[in-house]
Amino acid sequence: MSQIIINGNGNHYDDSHKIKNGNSYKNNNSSPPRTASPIFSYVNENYSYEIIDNIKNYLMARTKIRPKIGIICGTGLGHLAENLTEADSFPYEEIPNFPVSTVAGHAGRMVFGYLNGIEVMCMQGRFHYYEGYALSTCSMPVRVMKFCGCTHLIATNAAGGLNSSYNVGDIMIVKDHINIMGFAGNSPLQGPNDHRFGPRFPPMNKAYDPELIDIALRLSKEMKMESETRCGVYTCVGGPNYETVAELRMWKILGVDAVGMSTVHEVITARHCNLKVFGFSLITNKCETEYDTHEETNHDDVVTIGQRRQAKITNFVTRMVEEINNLIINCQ
Ligand SMILES: O=P(O)(O)O[C@H]1O[C@H](CO)[C@@H](O)[C@H]1O
Ligand code: HPA
Repeated sequence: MSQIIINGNGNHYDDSHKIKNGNSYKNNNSSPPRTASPIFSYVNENYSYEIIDNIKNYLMARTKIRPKIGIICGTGLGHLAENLTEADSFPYEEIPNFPVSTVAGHAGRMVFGYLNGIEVMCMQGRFHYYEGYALSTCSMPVRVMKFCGCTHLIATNAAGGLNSSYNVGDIMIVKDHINIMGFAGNSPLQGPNDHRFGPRFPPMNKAYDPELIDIALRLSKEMKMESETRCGVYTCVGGPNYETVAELRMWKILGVDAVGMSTVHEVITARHCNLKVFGFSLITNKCETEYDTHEETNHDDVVTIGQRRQAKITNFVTRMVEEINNLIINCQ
């Protein structure tokens, strides 16, 4: 039975028709124009098991890459995907039932390819709650990654450094998160649970895989990045406004080291479907916790710092992908 759902660009699609007629954008860097007005729906859309399976079928029919590792590129970090060889690139607009990216610094493509010879799939641009999408929609592509065969997720983001010892340009390996939006009852797993995705009540105490954290810390030494590598607690705020001084001070007391507007719901969704997760933040700005400053956080700076750190981030992720691939091979 065909199901009518509402795509992120506000159009109604019959999903069976779209899948039959969809085109792939193979090795093509030019995306069709993006709409700047996604449907504003905080209500969980019904991305059923069958719809995710259809998206997976659409992608798998158009690429020979069979990834075990999925990567989400944060703001300004999309260059990662440009390092993939033999790449098959799918603009989100072309993927049936997919939302569209509307944020500067997020290209809006799913890219499959080889990173240093290892098959990966890469979200070059993610979805945020402040764009008007439900948390479950923001993290829906993580389930697509699982269906495409991924066992591991690398989630990257740009974040403000709240820990006063952090510097702009540091990499913070995420050891844990505080789900501030969850405190208000908002979760990507809200609503009926389809046990084929995962359990109703997934544990979250090892959300960020301890073995992968150890590997990343070792790599940072080997790569002589120790002085600019941190390990801390991330939180996701709803955005799109940056935080007030009082809010930041409160989160500091709660143990937050870095603040962003993503990742937490993706990681919850990943753990729900049993993906192993590695996450890191690029510290793109210092959080302003004093009133007597003229500094203001702005998105252009966030994107610029991401671009400046391109080479370091790409090397780091490439090494992590190699290490994760070794773990996967050793488990077979
Ligand atoms: O988390 P990513 O997507 O890296 O982006 C971060 O940067 C943007 C704010 O400048 C927000 O979208 C925030 O979440
Ligand atoms: N706050 C929230 N999100 C962010 C920030 C910040 O300071 N920097 C980059 N993303």
